[in-house]
Amino acid sequence: MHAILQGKRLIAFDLDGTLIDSVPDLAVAVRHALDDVGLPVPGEERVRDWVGNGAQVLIERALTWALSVAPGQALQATAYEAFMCHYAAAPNALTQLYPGVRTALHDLYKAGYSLVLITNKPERFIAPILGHFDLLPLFTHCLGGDSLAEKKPSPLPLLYMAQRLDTPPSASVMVGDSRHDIAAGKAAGFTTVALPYGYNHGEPIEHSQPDLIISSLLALTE
Ligand SMILES: O=C(O)COP(=O)(O)O
Ligand SMILES: [Mg+2]
Repeated sequence: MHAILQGKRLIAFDLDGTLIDSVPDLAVAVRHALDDVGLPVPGEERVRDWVGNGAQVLIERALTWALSVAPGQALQATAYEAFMCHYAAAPNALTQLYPGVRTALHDLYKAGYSLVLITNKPERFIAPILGHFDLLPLFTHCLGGDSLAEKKPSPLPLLYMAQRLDTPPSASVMVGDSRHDIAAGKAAGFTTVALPYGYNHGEPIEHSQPDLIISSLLALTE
C-alpha cells in the first residue's frame, strides 16, 4: 500500500473523471436535451469542461453557451428534465472505467479499508452505473450531489461519511479529479489524492495543491 494510506481507514472516491470516463454518455444526453429545446448542440470537448458541479450546473452551462446569456428558470427546468430522461436511458452506453480502477478498488477493499463514493452526480445514477461495472458491493455508502443539503466543494458530504463510519477526518482520504474534490477534502480535514486524467474545467489539478497526485489508482495499492 502507498505510504499515504498509513493509519487511514476510510477512503472516499469521486465518480466522474476518477473512476469512470462518463463524458461520452453525458455529452450525448446534453446534446439531446439542447436539441429538444431547439438550441444548437455542443461538442463533447466542451461538455468535458462543464462537468463537476452536478447536473443542474452542467445544463445551466450548456444553455448559457447556446444562448450566450444565462437561461431563464422555465427553460432550465425543461432542459434539465430532458437531460435526466436521456441520461437515465443510457448512462453506460459509452462510459468506461479508467485503467486500474477495478483492481485497485478490489485490493483496497480486501485490505480492509471502508470505501465510500461521494459524487456530485444525481444520486439516482450511482447504483445503475456502479452496478453495471459490478463495483457497487465494494462501497459501504454512496452519496450523490442531491443527497444532502450541500455538495462538493462543501465538506459536508465528507464529514457526514466520516461521522457515519465513526472515523476521524485524520484517518480519512478523499480521492478525486477536480478542484471541488480537493477543496472539499481539505475543508473536511481529509488527506487529498488527485488524479490528473479527469475533468477539472481545463485547469491542472496541481493548482489545487492536493497532498498527492497519482497517474492511476493502482499507485495507491502498489
Ligand atoms: O456530475 C458531476 O458534475 C460530477 O460528478 P463527480 O463529483 O463524480 O465528478
Ligand atoms: Mg469528478
